[in-house]
Amino acid sequence: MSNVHVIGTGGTIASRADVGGSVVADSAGDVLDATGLDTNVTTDDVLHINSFHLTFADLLKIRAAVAEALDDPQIDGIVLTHGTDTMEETAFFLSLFHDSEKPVVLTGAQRAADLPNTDGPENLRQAVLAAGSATLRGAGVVVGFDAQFHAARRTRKQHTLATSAFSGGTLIAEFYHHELTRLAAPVSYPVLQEPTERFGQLNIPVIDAAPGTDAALFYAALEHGVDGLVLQGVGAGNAPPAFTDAVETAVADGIPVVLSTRVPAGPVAPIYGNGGAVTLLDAGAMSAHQLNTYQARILLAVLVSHSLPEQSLRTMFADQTR
Ligand SMILES: NC(=O)C[C@H](N)C(=O)O
Repeated sequence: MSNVHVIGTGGTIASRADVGGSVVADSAGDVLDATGLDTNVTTDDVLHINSFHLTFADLLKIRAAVAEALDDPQIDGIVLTHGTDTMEETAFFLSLFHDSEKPVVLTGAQRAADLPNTDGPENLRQAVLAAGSATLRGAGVVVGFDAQFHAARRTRKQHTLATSAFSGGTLIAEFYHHELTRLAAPVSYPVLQEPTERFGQLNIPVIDAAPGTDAALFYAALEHGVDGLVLQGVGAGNAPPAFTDAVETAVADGIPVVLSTRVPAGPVAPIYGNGGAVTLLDAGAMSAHQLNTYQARILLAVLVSHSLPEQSLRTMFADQTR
């Protein structure tokens, strides 16, 4: 029988709603008890927070706990219980360093543990069964929710409240009735070196380009002192013309800039000049390509943590976004 290790971080799956606004209250062990599972499962709590409180330093703690479990020969698969709001960042972050046949399944809930229709126990039950099953070997880091297991890369929360909350990444496996069926392999990318401690202190804001925005906030961020910037454009990665000079200024100052799009599907593509992606990429921005804004930001932060020469950072960023 396989052994699964559940690492708790908090989130709605561990929250109680009866206290005036849902707050984290339960341990991973409490959440596991509610599944009624009778298998070889160990638990540990690394954090006890909603995922909208997560810091980069917390991501380092989560990675350390996952890496320790991956190294443990007694453990066959890992489940991470996590808030859904930023699950896509943590899942992608973990996937960048994942170099193991053991799967890591992130799961959570949209409805608190004390609500009669909570979805947490069933999500966790399925995540544990999947993490311990041969079907998910070699699947990498996946987000397991509502019977579906999506590759971390490009998965995003797509509904604020629905119990089927995630879409976007490759659908790797799915429970049909009670059987887990493998549907695909994750696309593989170069495994990155672990982030340095510097990662925990990085400040990398997202600046939005939209009708009526100018580049004032972008310049204010540079003035404030940042380690990188993500410019979220419209369409295929376009922005009002003032952003072109702003990108040039940042890059000349050694601040890396990533250009992403607010559109949920499709890549950043150099089609338009005069402030469009052609101009912004020429000005020195790096294309997020098909990575969403927030996963592109995590990738940028990991690379910045290594204090790489500019050209190496650009090459490694491009290698991860093809
Ligand atoms: N459904 C959830 O888990 C959302 C919660 N606000 C969190 O991210 O911690």
